[in-house]
Amino acid sequence: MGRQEIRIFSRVKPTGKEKGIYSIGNEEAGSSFLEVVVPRDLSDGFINNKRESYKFRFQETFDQDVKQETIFDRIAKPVAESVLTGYNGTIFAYGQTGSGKTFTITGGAERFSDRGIIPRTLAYIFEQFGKDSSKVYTLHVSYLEIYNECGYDLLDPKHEASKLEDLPKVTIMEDPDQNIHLKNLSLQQARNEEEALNLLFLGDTNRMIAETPMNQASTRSHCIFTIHITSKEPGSAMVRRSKLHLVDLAGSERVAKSGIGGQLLTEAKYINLSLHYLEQVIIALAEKNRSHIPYRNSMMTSVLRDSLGGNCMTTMIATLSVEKRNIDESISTCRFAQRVALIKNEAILNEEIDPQLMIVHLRKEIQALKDELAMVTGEQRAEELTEEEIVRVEQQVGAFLEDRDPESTLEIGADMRKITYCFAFLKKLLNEQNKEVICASSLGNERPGSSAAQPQEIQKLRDLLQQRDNEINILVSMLKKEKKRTQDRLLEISSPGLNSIPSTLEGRDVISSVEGGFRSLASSGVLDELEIRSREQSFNSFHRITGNDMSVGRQEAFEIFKRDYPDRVSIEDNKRLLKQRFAEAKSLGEEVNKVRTRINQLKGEVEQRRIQRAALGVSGSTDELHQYDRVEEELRLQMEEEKKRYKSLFNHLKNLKTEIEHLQLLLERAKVKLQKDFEVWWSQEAAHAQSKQEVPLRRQSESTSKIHYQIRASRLSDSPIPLTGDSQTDADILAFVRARQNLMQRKGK
Ligand SMILES: Nc1ncnc2c1ncn2[C@@H]1O[C@H](COP(=O)(O)OP(=O)(O)OP(=O)(O)O)[C@@H](O)[C@H]1O
Repeated sequence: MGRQEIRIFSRVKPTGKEKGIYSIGNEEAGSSFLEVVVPRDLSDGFINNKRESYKFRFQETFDQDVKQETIFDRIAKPVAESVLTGYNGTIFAYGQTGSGKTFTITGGAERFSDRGIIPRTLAYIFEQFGKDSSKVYTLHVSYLEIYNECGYDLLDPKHEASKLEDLPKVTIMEDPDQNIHLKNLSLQQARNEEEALNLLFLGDTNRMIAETPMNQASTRSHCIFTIHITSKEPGSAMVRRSKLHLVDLAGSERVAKSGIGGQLLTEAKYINLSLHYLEQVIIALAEKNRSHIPYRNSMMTSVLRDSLGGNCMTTMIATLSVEKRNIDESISTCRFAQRVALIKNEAILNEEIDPQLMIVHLRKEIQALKDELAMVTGEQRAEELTEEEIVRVEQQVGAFLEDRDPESTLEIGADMRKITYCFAFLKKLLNEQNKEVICASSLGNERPGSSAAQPQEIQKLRDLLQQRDNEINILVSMLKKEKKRTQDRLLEISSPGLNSIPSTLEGRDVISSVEGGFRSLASSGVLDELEIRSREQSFNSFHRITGNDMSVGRQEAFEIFKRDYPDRVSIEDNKRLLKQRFAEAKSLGEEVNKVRTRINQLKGEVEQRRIQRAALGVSGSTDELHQYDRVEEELRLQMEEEKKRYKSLFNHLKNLKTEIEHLQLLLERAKVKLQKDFEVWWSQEAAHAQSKQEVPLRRQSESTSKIHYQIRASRLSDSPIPLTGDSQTDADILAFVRARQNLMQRKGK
């Protein structure tokens, strides 16, 4: 591929009402500029007051209204294509917190159309696998989170995380060739798009659960989702291994801030040291004649070593939030990108010989060398050849003699015993042949089968003749049968039979699999309320957060919490959309079934028609048989039309299925988030209530430990609250009452 600069793109996040202070000029293909305009009221103070606008060059700049689909097509698709051919690729998003890195890399949490680069790339890769039958592909994924210089495996199936530290720790190892290996990072195989997406959602859910209000993981951690692809042509010893890193970096505003105009102001505190080290690596790489690149300073730069100045096709997306208050961050993001654009990588094809085949090959070579050595040193085995060895050698000699190829050789190995036996055996065969010749000549040169042959011989030949006749009869009847079968097959092919519908498009299978999915959706109640019977993964996540049982009070509080939950609108929207898609897919499925039945009917009619015409042929009217049949032609055309319809309906149904699965995963994630937010809120409320009620409760348990009693909690409610005497349960009850009262007040009730 040769040395190539890292490609840089920029994407501007929608600014809402505020007008962005920038302009974009997309010039010729592969070049555009983004100009950030500093408003006058900001042109003193912390921003350089000499310049009013800053122009940055990018491969392409995507404005606020650009859709996720376009981002995938323009940025990720070319990288995915080269990864499919065996090159490594990296796409990383860099920008300040909230500028749209996660949105670009993973996607939005609300709409199917908001899917980001990762799910779209997975879909694209699996689609390409399906199209290329010349190779065998395997795909694995890994998902690494780096937080405070520690790596965590987001996909480990053995661990249930409730905090980041519960996840397996990933460490870096370097081999003598300076290749980086990540210890403890699991590689999970995905056989299809659905499995790969489930892994992505598992990782995202783990990431979300592990984050606490104090540690907004998405802001302060880096996440690297890696797709590993292996491809091999059947029978070939060469394998290609490539990987694609899709990187969502931590918010960049905590990196050193530099002033406009290149004057460096005091560096801000490095909360996120690794971004600082990333910048150091970029600076070092951009400098000519710099021999030492400080990759080892941080885990992230070590992991991305190949992506920066190594064997990789790398692309950077600078995400920008170009509002007035973010102007300095936007400028520093663009500056960072300009430096990145100076780095050159050299992507090479990652092809190697399959180690398994290599071992077989080397073993053979070793054996051949051992044999040769034994010949040269004269170290031969002394024992006799076994019966089997003798039979084998004789077979080999027989095959050798029968082989008409003058160049053929006798591969007997370097075993002197076998070689000696071969010569002895050949001598024996030669002697026997000589004897036969002598015998024949002593009989007066009469050849067997001549007129002077014995009657026995004649009988033998007659029997042989009879046997051959029988064989010929059998063969003729087989031939007839075969001919009939071929004719039938030709008729089928010449008609627009269902055979041309690929087996993967078998309607029944698809419909039943789609319906199977829907059935599980419907029975799970996802369409009714938030009580979704989750897939196993998120179900586990749910229990991880809530524990198995919720007290009645807690459940009631949960219901109220849900009613007021800010994400409720998007959840409701998605539920409605899911319902709608479900209905669409159901009716589409029925339609597909109808078309399929219709095709089968038409096929039956064509066959019927042919049988009738064949019958006419048998009864003598052969002319009719050879005539063009307009009715059949019409049936064929109709069938052709129905097949086209079938394929288009089927594809539509397949897309709907993908969308439904995605929506289902979004809803499941929303549910986990809701549970998590509720738990945080609930424990805060409980702690608060407990601290207020501790004193009376202690007194009560001292005096009337087992008697239920009532207290007047006038601060909380006008009615007496029945308590149980158990401090934990009572704290729960009081927290709930308090929470309800808070919510009521908030709602103005
Ligand atoms: N292009 C866009 N179109 C619509 N919404 C967007 C876009 N980019 C970002 N958003 C929205 O802006 C919010 C912040 O985006 P996002 O979480 O992707 O930022 P981020 O850069 O990853 O932040 P952090 O560094 O905290 O992880 C999200 O609600 C996201 O949905």
